[in-house]
Amino acid sequence: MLLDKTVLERVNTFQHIEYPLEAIQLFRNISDNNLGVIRHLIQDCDIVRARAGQTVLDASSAGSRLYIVLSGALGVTMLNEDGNHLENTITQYLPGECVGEISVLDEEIHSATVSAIHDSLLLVIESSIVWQLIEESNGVARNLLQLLSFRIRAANAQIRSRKKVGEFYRQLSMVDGLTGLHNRAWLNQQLPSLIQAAHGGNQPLSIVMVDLDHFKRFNDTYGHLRGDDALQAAAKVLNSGLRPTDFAARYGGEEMLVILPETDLQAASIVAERLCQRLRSAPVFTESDKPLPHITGSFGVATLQEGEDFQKLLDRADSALYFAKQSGRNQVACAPALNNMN
Ligand SMILES: Nc1nc2c(ncn2[C@@H]2O[C@H](COP(=O)(O)OP(=O)(O)OP(=O)(O)O)[C@@H](O)[C@H]2O)c(=O)[nH]1
Repeated sequence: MLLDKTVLERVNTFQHIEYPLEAIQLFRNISDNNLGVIRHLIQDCDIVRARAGQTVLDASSAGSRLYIVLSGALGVTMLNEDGNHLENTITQYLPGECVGEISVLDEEIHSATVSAIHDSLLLVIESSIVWQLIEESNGVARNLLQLLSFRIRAANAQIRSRKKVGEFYRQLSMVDGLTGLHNRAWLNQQLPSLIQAAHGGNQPLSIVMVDLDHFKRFNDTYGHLRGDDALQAAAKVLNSGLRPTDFAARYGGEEMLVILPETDLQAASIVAERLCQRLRSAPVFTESDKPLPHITGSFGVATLQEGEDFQKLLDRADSALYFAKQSGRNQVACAPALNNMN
């Protein structure tokens, strides 16, 4: 016979089973007198059996019962922020613990799906009885408050860790997988802000556009994988030759961009010359550590002009790079300041 995932089998009422009330979290540290009142209130409450995999509480359904695990274990599946998809969490409810209390108290829908991890016996307390328990026993009210505080802390911790994971993935999406440099998405987001900050603070800012020379030939001769090695070697040269306040990003296929805040044209051209020299002498290692021929790059430097935007600055660096290529590659060219241009 197929198991009905929603209907839990009723096996008894609480008065017919031997279960110590003190083993139930909600009824801990309560005087004997009061325990008698509690036992009386819940004596007719159902005991149901949830088979492994069976749903006990359905996310998005209204809740009017509290479930106390007497044996077995329940597991919770939280709703994602979009309210549609489910993701597994590791939260488990073990004997003595209860689920469903928040929806009983606020009469809102459940925010999670709870299912049986193993075959479980559960005590079902209808919401009207829960309220009577609260009225009759300060101890139950206190235990419930403690439980809610615990739930709030656990939920906050989960939100914090999700935020951290979210930030991790956000950062990851801003990094180029091959070179480890910032990627184009990062550049599109950050360069305009850096430019705005430079204009606002009346500070110089320079960029250096770098393009590897005859890279197609390198790929064609040694293969695309060796080309990737060469790109990684070039990225390492850029990264290791900069100040902590500078940035290097992969702009396109074999094109990279260096951003030098608080750096004028003269200082930027010195940085570019240094990078150009280091690149031409950097070894390109393959996995077998057999060195490949050195690669070279052409460098175009441009310094931010008054009122200039992100695109115009990039265009001028690109023109300087083109000039470096036309002049024989493996060298640096600087874009003249705008008032020096025709
Ligand atoms: N191995 C590898 N090659 C890439 C990657 N991205 C782009 N390339 C290659 O880079 C080469 C760029 O070639 P071109 O634009 O013709 O320029 P070039 O051969 O470097 O010549 P110049 O720039 O004029 O010196 C192409 O062959 C691309 O396939 C990459 O991620 N890995």
